[in-house]
Amino acid sequence: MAAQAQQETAVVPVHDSVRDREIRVEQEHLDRVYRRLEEKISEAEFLMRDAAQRGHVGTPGALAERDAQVFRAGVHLNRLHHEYEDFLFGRIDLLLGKDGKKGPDGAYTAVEPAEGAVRPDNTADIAETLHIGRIGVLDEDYAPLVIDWRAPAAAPFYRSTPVDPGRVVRRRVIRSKGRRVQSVEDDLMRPELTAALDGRELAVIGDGALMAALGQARTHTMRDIVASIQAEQDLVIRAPAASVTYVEGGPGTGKTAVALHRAAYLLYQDRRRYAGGILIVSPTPLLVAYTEGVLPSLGEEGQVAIRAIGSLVDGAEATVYDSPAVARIKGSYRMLKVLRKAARGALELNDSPRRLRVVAFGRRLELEAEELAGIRRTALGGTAPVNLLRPRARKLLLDALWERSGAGSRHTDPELAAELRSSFDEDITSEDDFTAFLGAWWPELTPAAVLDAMADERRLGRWARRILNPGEVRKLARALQRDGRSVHDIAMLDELQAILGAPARPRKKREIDPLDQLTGLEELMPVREETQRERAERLAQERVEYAHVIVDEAQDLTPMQWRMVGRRGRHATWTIVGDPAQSSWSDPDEAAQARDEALGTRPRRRFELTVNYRNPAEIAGLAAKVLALAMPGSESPRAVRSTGVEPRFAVAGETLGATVRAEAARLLERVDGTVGVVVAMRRREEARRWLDGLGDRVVALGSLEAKGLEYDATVVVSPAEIADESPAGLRVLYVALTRATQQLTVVSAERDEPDAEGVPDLLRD
Ligand SMILES: Nc1ncnc2c1ncn2[C@@H]1O[C@H](COP(=O)(O)OP(=O)(O)OP(=O)(O)O)[C@@H](O)[C@H]1O
Repeated sequence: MAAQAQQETAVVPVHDSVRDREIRVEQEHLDRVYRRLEEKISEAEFLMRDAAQRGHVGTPGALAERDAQVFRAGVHLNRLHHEYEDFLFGRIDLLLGKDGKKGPDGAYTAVEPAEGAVRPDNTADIAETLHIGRIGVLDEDYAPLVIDWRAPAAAPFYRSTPVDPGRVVRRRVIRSKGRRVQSVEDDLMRPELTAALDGRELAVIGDGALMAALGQARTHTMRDIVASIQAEQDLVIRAPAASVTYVEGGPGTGKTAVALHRAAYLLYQDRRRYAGGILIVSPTPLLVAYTEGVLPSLGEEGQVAIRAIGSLVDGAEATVYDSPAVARIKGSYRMLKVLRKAARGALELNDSPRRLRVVAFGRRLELEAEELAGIRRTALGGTAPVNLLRPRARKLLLDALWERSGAGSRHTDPELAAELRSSFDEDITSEDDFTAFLGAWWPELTPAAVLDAMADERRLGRWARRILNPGEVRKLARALQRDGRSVHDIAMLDELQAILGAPARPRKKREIDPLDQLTGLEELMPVREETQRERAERLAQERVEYAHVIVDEAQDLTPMQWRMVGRRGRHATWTIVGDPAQSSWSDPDEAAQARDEALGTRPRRRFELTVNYRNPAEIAGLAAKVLALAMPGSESPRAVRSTGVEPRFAVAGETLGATVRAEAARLLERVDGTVGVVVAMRRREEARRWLDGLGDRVVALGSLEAKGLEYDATVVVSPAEIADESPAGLRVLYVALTRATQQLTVVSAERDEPDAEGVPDLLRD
């Protein structure tokens, strides 16, 4: 409701001279800001030089102070350089506030206008004007020249609506290129008022920044929405971090955008706390690449790792896809039981020794297969990680050998008996045969080795008895025989890592690195030299757990994936964004249970996003038909704009490829940005060939790869084929139909049963 109201703000036509004047006013302010920034940069550089000189002083106190200075100045410099381009984007003009208190950013904190701020004849004076930007800048007297978008004082820029305007009279979005202001767009929050600033009536220019942003052509990377965040989105971004923030919303409601802005906001709010790292889990590497630039544009990168769900385990990367049937087996809870059995069973693969022979106190001692199996069973009792049980198994073996030797009965004196036992143990354990036996009988298992062992159908059949049926065992074993890992294998590897545990190693004494002393410099270097991707990778390698975990497209996580992600946030706070109607997982209830287990009993705070910013009404209307089939009764988000261009329906002639190619080429002529061609997963490779030579504005995608992405125009190829591909096919089709910002073409094949107009059966009323 609030968002809707925001669209309907009053706009008054203005003369060009007024527009020019307003642009000039903003230009003057921007010039002031840049002058101040240059001063700050010189200050930071001076501090760096000064600190470097102080290094020569040599006392420990001076060194520590130098390091602190270098660090602060370096971070500051880094941010200034980073934000230098296009960072001032907004302004609000405010009535006098209810109280006269200033916040830490130098702006007045009151949200509501003071009594009498509006005179009985509906005239008022603007008491305060705030400029909003990507970082805060104070002038020499500590008055705010620019307020950081995440500061409390900036919240009214996003929250104010004509229904609930608070102190805001006019909200302005400023667009600049380099140091030049290009345009301004205003929304009037109190159209009933005649407000004056410095004695002159407020001018209102443009037809709203949101529409301008939405109409822009799309590229292969996502842009930030910092200048046009809407009120319902702002509530999510600034929601307190405690426990679990749960956000649902249909396609295009800004869930991904909100998740990224929330990460930047949380870091601003409590940098110390989130120094523990924020993990953003994304469904595909394509979406990671698409969103990667957003956080740096918001001034944040170092503390945030954006990882695809198939890249969460170091040293493994998902490169192949599973069929829906195999994915269903690998992702379900049942897999947990199979893995537990496999991890224990893998101890006795073919080459496991069946007899132990040693010599102790000059006597030959033997343990036979059956005794060894009994010892293994005892050692494995309970749920402790398998690799950590080796010392216990070793101890049980020695006990059995001791028993066999009969030496225990030779002494009644406990002290002597203990001494004898200890030299017995030493005698055996120093034997190479014993060490070799232990290595082969209780090998150190790796997750990859266990997973590979599961590719043997007979063996897997044993481990999965009464958990999977023989057909499932066959399918799973075959899938595991392929080269390459799938996204579901990654969750299995992670689970196996937890089941096996890291093998016990003697602790290595940490050597003191003289460079460790230079904390300031050490932390500074990575900030300057690493790319976002390298930094995220380093973060992921260094960290096992994070302070905050954000899960995007959460509806798609399987139970096994929830377990994997859960292990990375055992002590974290969470933000979870998703849309059940877009879920490609066939058993949502099981996944919901796994999600609840991962999140534990932490309290949830729920939000809903209701406005579709991506699709024009014409496309959203068509997609709603599939939603009604996929999830009867659920509501589509409301589209904010309409283009007047209805979706187009084409029917494939002799060859599907030729029709698709022709339709893609047609769309390339009609839009400036990107065109996405979405096909059933099994046609991905083929579709790439269809589009050969059409240039890099057009891409072919399997239906599951289209998650979260968007294009100016899309071609959706054979809805029936996409829908029939998996039990969740209709929901996957819904995703495919909601990717376009401007135009959509649906190509039908025979199985789509198109009518005379080419409309496929699934998309008819
Ligand atoms: N307040 C806003 N101002 C400008 N653009 C916006 C705003 N909110 C969302 N958008 C744009 O709308 C599009 C959809 O946003 P986003 O991808 O975050 O939606 P989503 O809810 O994650 O969609 P899906 O569920 O389909 O993946 C993006 O291009 C985003 O930049």
